[in-house]
Amino acid sequence: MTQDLLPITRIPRTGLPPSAVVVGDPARAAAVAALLDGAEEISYHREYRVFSGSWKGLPVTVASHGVGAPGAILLFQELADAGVTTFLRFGTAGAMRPGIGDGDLVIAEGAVRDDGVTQQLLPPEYPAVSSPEAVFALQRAARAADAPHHRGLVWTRAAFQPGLIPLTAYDNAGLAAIEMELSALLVTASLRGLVAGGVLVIDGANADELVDEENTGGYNPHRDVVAVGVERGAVVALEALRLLAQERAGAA
Ligand SMILES: O=P(O)(O)O[C@H]1O[C@H](CO)[C@@H](O)[C@H]1O
Ligand SMILES: O=c1cc[nH]c(=O)[nH]1
Repeated sequence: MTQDLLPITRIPRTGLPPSAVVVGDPARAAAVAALLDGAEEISYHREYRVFSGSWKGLPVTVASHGVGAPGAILLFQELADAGVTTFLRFGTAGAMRPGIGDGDLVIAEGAVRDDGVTQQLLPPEYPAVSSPEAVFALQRAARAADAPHHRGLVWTRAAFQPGLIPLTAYDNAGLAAIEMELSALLVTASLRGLVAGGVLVIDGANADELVDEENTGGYNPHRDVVAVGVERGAVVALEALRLLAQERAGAA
């Protein structure tokens, strides 16, 4: 029998574990999947690479969404169509506040919706908020892993290049980090009644004005300090999914 595949990502409509880690880079999806028991590649079409396996007994989906929210939201929507109910985005981001250093984790409490796609779905005043239980699970997991971490608001922004960021737009607003897809995930989750959150590894600062010389260099994801942060962050994201599943089972 031909498998029922979803139209854009070509993931199967049934059979995926409901707890998912989503990442930008297909290679990072493979690296996270390598931490799972019995990892299996389910599909790989365009930038959307999907694995399943288990983390300490919890069945988990790991999937890549590529760079940029308009493409990423297609994966979030199709994973939801396939029955995924809990999403944690595990990405990289630039630091926006002094004291947040390279390799540190930022746990998102919510995001500014400058993503370039959700404005076409909803008025801009609609908030992009993380599920509180996801924030707490990520925080518990980061503490347990002894991973340097911060909580705060994230600026999801479609234009990545330094020269294209209106840096004064959020002066004194206390934003913690900047990346490109999180608000699209949070809005999707709110619209569809899903649990979602995000944990981001700092890989520098993507504008000279944002560089805190003591803590971050300029944007450069290809450094050991970032690789170490990514290794820690992967465990934090998977462990947070397990805590969330435990909580769900306790509440049932
Ligand atoms: O490391 P990922 O998850 O891809 O996240 C960040 O890195 C990419 C930009 O280089 C964007 O996707 C941004 O959100
Ligand atoms: O959007 C992004 C992603 C990673 N690092 C940055 O500085 N900005």
